[in-house]
Amino acid sequence: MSEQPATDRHWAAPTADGPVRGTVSVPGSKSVTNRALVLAALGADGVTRHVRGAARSRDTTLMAGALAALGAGVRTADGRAGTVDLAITAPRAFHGAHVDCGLAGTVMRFVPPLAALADGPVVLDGDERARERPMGGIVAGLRGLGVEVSGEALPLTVAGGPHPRGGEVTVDASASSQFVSGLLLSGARYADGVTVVHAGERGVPSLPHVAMTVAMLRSAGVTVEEGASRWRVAPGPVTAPAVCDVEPDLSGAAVYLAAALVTGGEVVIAGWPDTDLQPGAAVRRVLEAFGADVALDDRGLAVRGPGRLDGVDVDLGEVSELTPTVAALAAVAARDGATSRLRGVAHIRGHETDRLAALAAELGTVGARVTETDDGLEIAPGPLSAPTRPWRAYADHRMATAGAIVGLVVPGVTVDDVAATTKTLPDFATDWPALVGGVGAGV
Ligand SMILES: O=C(O)C1=C[C@@H](OP(=O)(O)O)[C@@H](O)[C@H](O)C1
Ligand SMILES: C=C(OP(=O)(O)O)C(=O)O
Repeated sequence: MSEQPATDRHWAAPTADGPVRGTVSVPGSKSVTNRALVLAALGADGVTRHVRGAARSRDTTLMAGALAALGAGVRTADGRAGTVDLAITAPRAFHGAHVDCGLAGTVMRFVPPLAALADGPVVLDGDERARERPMGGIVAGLRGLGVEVSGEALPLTVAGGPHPRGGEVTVDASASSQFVSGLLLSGARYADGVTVVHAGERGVPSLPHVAMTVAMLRSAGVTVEEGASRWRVAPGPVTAPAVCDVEPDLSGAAVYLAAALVTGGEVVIAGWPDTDLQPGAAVRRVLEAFGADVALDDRGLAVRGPGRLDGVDVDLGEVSELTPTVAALAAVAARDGATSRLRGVAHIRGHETDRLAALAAELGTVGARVTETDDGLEIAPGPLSAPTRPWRAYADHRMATAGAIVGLVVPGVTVDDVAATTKTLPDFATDWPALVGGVGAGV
């Protein structure tokens, strides 16, 4: 198992002493970065592609490390505003290797299908919790495509050898859209290409993340056909653009925007893209549902919080990674007397932690009345109060940032592991106090 970030880093979340106002630049999206890195590594022998503006985060570092272990050339240089520029040179052949997935869903689901192209066995493992995260769709999918895999979850061994034949495979992707994305990303390099059909009791969650995969494959010259619960990638070369400028991480940005909502301030996210490549773009309508005023202007996305938050009744199935942030906002709305219902996210019990259980437990420590449902959370009106114990992050970046949001309006919140935020937002522990001011920040 891999070394995990230290967990003994209690951090006093700053309380806001007034409306939070400021402009924030967030680093590049891990979802875009890790797709761009994989597509670059799948290119023609010796050709280098540049991925610019990536976060110096744990998930992107793990992906770069995985590709380097498999034989790709990886060079890292300082990029703009604390980001990194990565130059990836596609190898002639991938080699057997040991791959550390950490806790990154994108690494554990995107790398095995690429590892099947290697000329030797590839062993994949990760953090303790990573061994519990669902892998069934990737394992069954690869076996159906003619790849030998030992293990049903991490640690896994993908046997290298002759190039996999590919073809059509039916998988249950109701636990994660990353099963579909992972199989599609490397599919053009399989002899017959890859067709993925989803069949399961529930639909594929986080579907806009599959749309991101399809869009990025197409921009790498790969032919992709889409039907109802069916995707086909034709065999052929992968020619990613010479330079990929990674958009700011919009799900990470949502955390900073939440500061405007809970304090009645205004936060601007610089460089907000005018594409809908990232599912996190949908945060705009969620924030509006809470009563925020949202506008895209020449400064970026500007969000003004109302005096009191409305309750929301939202299906977050397409943007499930926003759930911890939305739950924190809902708890603040509940303090102001509003009820909220978050639906459509049963599968997030398999995210970095069981997020439904974790949110109910941690919001409960500040007095919020949260009930877990089959597919989400209900948050009933009630006051918030000083916590009875430190806020647990469960090694989950979004649980740590949810604690920070609540801490703006509830004095005395201490996050037990702020280092968890480095999964996607490497500078959160300093950027957040710099934005929100207030009192009490510090490790
Ligand atoms: O492909 C991706 O980059 C992601 C897909 C989603 O996973 P799930 O479908 O497991 O929710 C999302 O929640 C995760 O944060 C990133
Ligand atoms: C679910 C998430 O990550 P992962 O890519 O590890 O699944 C997330 O970032 O919220």
